[in-house]
Amino acid sequence: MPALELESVCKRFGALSAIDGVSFAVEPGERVALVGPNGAGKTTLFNLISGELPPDSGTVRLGGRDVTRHTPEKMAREGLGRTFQRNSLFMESTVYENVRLAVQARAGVSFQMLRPITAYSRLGEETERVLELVRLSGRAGVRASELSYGEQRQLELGIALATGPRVLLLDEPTAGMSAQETGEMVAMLKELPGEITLLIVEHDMDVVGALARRILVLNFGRLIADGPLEEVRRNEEVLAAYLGVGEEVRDA
Ligand SMILES: Nc1ncnc2c1ncn2[C@@H]1O[C@H](COP(=O)(O)OP(=O)(O)OP(=O)(O)O)[C@@H](O)[C@H]1O
Repeated sequence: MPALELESVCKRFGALSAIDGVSFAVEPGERVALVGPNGAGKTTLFNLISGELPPDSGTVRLGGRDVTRHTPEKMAREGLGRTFQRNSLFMESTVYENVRLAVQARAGVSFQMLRPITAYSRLGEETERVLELVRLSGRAGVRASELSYGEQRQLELGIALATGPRVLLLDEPTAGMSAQETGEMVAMLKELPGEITLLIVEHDMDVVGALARRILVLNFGRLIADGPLEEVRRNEEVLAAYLGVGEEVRDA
């Protein structure tokens, strides 16, 4: 059963068809990149999957369950996590506190059955586990505002992971990063637990190639290609969509 499945999903903004009959399925543990020229509809599609926006028509399924029009909170409880391009950190809190708060938000539901003292140590353990995943254990006591830009993005990933997602949507995880920071983020994403399904919006084709074997290409709200990077790069429609917008796909 697919971890995530979209069937004929549509979203209009007035006269504009921002997402126009998009269908695809992602298997558990698969890592898929979502690419497309500016304005193609990538962010809108993420918003439709995560419950930020309701689709006009079509179905979204998570692990086989129909989750169409669920709120973002409900989607998170169903195992959908996401990162945003905008900053979502508590800047005056430490790295540890930021992750712990996110762990606690989930714990409110899933740790309810435990004795308080057990729940307390579980929270600590889970926070440490997430900090290790995003390689910030050594920075736990540092305020978020004092982190480098790359580290702030790592912390945002940690906050998304703290909700225990089975499917994680990553919105341009390396945007604005230096080459070194990008390398570190890619290495970190590659080492995430294999059972987490990743859907990644990314412009950098080196990053796409490093993280995903399968690429979905959106253009004017339609899925115009779905396949391995080598195959998608040769697709005429994909090349045409990218002409004048850059040579990313062709040069990758
Ligand atoms: N809330 C909204 N109201 C009206 N139009 C919108 C809204 N959100 C997005 N759009 C339009 O929908 C289209 C798709 O936008 P979207 O942001 O999803 O594209 P994108 O592929 O994420 O682009 P980028 O790579 O620039 O982030 C664009 O034409 C955009 O102007």
